[in-house]
Amino acid sequence: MSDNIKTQDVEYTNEWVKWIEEAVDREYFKFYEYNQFNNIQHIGTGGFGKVYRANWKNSEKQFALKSFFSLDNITVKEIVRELKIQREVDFHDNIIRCYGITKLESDNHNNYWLVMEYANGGSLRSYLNKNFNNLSWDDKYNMAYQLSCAVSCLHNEGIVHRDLVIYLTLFNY
Ligand SMILES: Nc1ncnc2c1ncn2[C@@H]1O[C@H](COP(=O)(O)OP(=O)(O)OP(=O)(O)O)[C@@H](O)[C@H]1O
Repeated sequence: MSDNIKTQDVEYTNEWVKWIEEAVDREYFKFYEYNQFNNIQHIGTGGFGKVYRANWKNSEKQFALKSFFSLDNITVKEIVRELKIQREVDFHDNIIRCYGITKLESDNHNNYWLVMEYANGGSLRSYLNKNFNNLSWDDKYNMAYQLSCAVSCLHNEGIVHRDLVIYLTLFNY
């Protein structure tokens, strides 16, 4: 029984890995050579992995690199889910852009990382912690409006965010 489940898991993982490799081959996403990134620094950790800031080649341009703890079935599915969502909402100014994908190769496995726009202002929470008392109602209105536009864009594409606590924070500090 347990062998059976393991075999299925491997098959599913291969299916999603294949999806990523085909998308890269067909140039649906830009592929970034991992070894061309430099100055890689850890900036945060989420439920699925760590996030790093890095420079690309010799440019000043900074990217956020989103790594994943392991390349198991659930994680690869999460990568594909995120790539698909990003592709749907790529046009919106208030949503972080996904530029492509990179691959970290190691002895016994490959791991795909997302290459994303780097938000250099920190999180909205830390921004509010520092600046809330100096914000006018116009500032708050503008932020709430931009958040609403982003959420509305997601909803128009049939996507639910599921983690919008910060919304309430904006008005209840
Ligand atoms: N594009 C980015 N630019 C700058 N910092 C980022 C970027 N993406 C993520 N971070 C930082 O890394 C942290 C972890 O981000 P990540 O997207 O992995 O997880 P999360 O959205 O916080 O949680 P979850 O994994 O549950 O979705 C964030 O809280 C943020 O501080």
